Amino acid sequence: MSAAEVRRHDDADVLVGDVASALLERIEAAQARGETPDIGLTGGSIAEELHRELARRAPDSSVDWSRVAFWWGDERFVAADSPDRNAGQARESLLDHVAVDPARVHEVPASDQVAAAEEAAEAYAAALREHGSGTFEVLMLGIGPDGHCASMFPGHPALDVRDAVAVAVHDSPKPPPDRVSLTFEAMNRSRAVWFIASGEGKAEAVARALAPEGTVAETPARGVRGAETVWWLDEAAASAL
Ligand SMILES: O=C1O[C@H](COP(=O)(O)O)[C@@H](O)[C@H](O)[C@H]1O
Repeated sequence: MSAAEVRRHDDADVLVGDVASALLERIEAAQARGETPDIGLTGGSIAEELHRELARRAPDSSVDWSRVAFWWGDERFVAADSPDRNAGQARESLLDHVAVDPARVHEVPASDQVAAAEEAAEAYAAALREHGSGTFEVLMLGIGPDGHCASMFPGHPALDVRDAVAVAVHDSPKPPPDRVSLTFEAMNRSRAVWFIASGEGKAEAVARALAPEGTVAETPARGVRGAETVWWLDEAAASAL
């Protein structure tokens, strides 16, 4: 595992463009090796911009979208048609615009499909065990102003869950309160973890995540490391480094 790398960009547009290029290249390279890469998507504001950029560039790329497996680092436990679903956002902005194989789009079950977030977490973990390659080629994550990533919130019991792939999260400080998150163990099984952050509101959390001292309990993003870890930042998000 190497030290985290920081890539700074002038603004959000340049940031999104660079992440989109890098992701497309990474998927193309994996497919050229004969793999069907597991890609972990994130929710949040900058992710939506990224998804739109990927959809815009898709026709000019040589990615075979039917040979990409899509997963999520976390999901809000709400109804399938809720605008709060990370999967719904990704479908609208990307997945509905490229020729994915529906069998390779692995959504976390919604609150009108299973009885409880625990059941959704178990089903999602089972799907990852059965259909995943064991390693995310790229797992993309946002970071909240409080330092949360996926649905791992500061001081929350989910941070301590071991020997599990996914965990139910209740009483999330950010609405909606019920969620499902990959555990640190599952997230850390990644060739590349890419944190993507834009805006001054993220600056302090980014600085805490990258500081030499600090705890995962205070800043959960500190707990995620891939074989390669990259922080993709715009200048505003990098301003407290
Ligand atoms: O609730 C969530 O928040 C984080 C960060 O979102 P942002 O809008 O502050 O960038 C996101 O990464 C996560 O997937 C989502 O469920």
